[in-house]
Amino acid sequence: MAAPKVLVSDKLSETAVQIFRDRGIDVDFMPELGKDKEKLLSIIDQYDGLAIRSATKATEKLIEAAAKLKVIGRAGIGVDNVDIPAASRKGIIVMNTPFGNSITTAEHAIALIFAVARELPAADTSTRAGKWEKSKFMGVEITGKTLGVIGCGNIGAVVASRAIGLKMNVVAFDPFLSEERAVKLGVEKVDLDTLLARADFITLHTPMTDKTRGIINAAAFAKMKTGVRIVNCARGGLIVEADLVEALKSGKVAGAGIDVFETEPATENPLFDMPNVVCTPHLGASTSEAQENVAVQVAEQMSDYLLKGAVSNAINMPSITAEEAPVLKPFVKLAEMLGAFVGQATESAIQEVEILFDGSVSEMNTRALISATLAGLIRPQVADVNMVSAPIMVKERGIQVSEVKRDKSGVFDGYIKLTVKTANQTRSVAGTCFVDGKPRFIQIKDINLDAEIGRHMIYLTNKDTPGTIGMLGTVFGKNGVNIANFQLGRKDQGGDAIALLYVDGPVPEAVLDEVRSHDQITSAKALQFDI
Ligand SMILES: NC(=O)c1ccc[n+]([C@@H]2O[C@H](COP(=O)([O-])OP(=O)(O)OC[C@H]3O[C@@H](n4cnc5c(N)ncnc54)[C@H](O)[C@@H]3O)[C@@H](O)[C@H]2O)c1
Ligand SMILES: O=C(O)CC[C@@H](O)C(=O)O
Repeated sequence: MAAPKVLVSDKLSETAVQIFRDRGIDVDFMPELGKDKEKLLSIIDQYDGLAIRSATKATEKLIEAAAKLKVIGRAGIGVDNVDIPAASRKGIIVMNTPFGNSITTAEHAIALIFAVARELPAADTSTRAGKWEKSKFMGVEITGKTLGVIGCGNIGAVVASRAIGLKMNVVAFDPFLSEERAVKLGVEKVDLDTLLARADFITLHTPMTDKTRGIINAAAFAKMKTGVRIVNCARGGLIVEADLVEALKSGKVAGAGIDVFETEPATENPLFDMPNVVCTPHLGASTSEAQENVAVQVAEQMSDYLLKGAVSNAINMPSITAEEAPVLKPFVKLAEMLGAFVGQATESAIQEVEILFDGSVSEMNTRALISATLAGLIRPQVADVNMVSAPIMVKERGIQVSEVKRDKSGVFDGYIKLTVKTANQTRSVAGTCFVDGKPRFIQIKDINLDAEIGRHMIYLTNKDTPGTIGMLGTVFGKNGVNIANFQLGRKDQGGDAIALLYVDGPVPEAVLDEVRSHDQITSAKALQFDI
């Protein structure tokens, strides 16, 4: 198999390139390409992986053109430069490196707090100009002041701990921050209005979402103390820049430290003309330590995925560690087969899906197994679905998915049972993997059997009457269909029965019609599995 090929299209530490090479991955290092949309678009179809920082915009158009792409790795935290829904629909995993630059970014926020408290850049410029304006630059202490942290996740928490070390009081607004964690961090959890009213300094550390876009606007400024200082090292657009300019002009805001802008690169911006606004060009993550961390992490994560199927820090797919990947692999295959069985056997619209994990399988990574089951289930309708895109596609189709876990309940160490409801019927199939790692069907329609899974299979429902096996043997034999394995099962003697045949090649529809023409056959369907 050819080595996977990765494109690094932004300025990543070259350690990342070396890691890809050491792992046997073909890598093209083109750090300026992120800025050249057209060129990137013209070559992206050659790559299995794309490693980026923030300059590359992984838009829907780029993703559509990325015929082979399996993974986008963001060496950093914010993935707002990647169209995640488009990537997910195309089955591309998007990973980030959630911790590698947190300390560095938190330190930048603290640096900006000091810079605006003491007007350091302006004082520096004035001093170099020989002005010695001692009385002009009267600053404020931060000791004893209240810092309002909006978004108290990884970076917000580091900022809070540094600020507490600097003897500030910290209040935090974060809907997902538990009281317990707030106590542990030594911060007071408050609502947004309380934070705005009490803070002397405000620092932003939320992702950019529909809820956080413009969270600091004219209405928010109106609720703040006069003379508040504000720092943004998260994303431009969290603060409405025009409203900040007005708040600075009116004196409501005494200073602002801005690392991120509504439009980047920010080569011109009304904030540049305001006094006591300290600007940096999205430098939050720019230390050698952080860049080394995120580059190493992204290269290792992407390599692990491309070479071993291990998934870590993916935004759109459950994690699978390198250790669990080999154990999980046969069960992922099994889950896909169960989905594929029902997906091919079911012709009407699926309304509900229940996936039951029994015994040892219930202790595995069931989120990954659910994704695999759903991929198999809808593949007959959507050919290029995979574990990343399946949950979204199933949701888009309004199918309800539920998961049940239970202790070992039968003779098998563990198994998976898939039950699917349509408007007219409920269909179920269960399977397990033996020590040889091969998936097997162990139950269909609550009828027990033990069926090896082959590439081509025929699924029959019939009446349990004498002569059925002979008839099938005759029809398939005279049509040159060789049967590798034949499994039968029935509910009661003379009642409903099923047969699952593993055959050596595709079975023409005409042959199935001949089978269907016999009275004891209720249905006959050719199934295909990706073995
Ligand atoms: N300037 C830079 O170079 C730089 C570097 C790294 C990260 N960042 C930005 O910083 C952001 C935060 O990074 P992180 O690692 O701390 O992320 P994180 O996910 O650990 O923390 C984000 C926090 O924001 C909270 N949050 C989400 N929605 C909220 C809302 N509506 N109101 C208040 N809080 C909300 C979350 O609950 C979470 O705790 C990133 O999304 C990224 O955009 C910027
Ligand atoms: O890559 C960078 O320099 C910025 C990264 C930063 O914005 C992030 O979200 O991690």
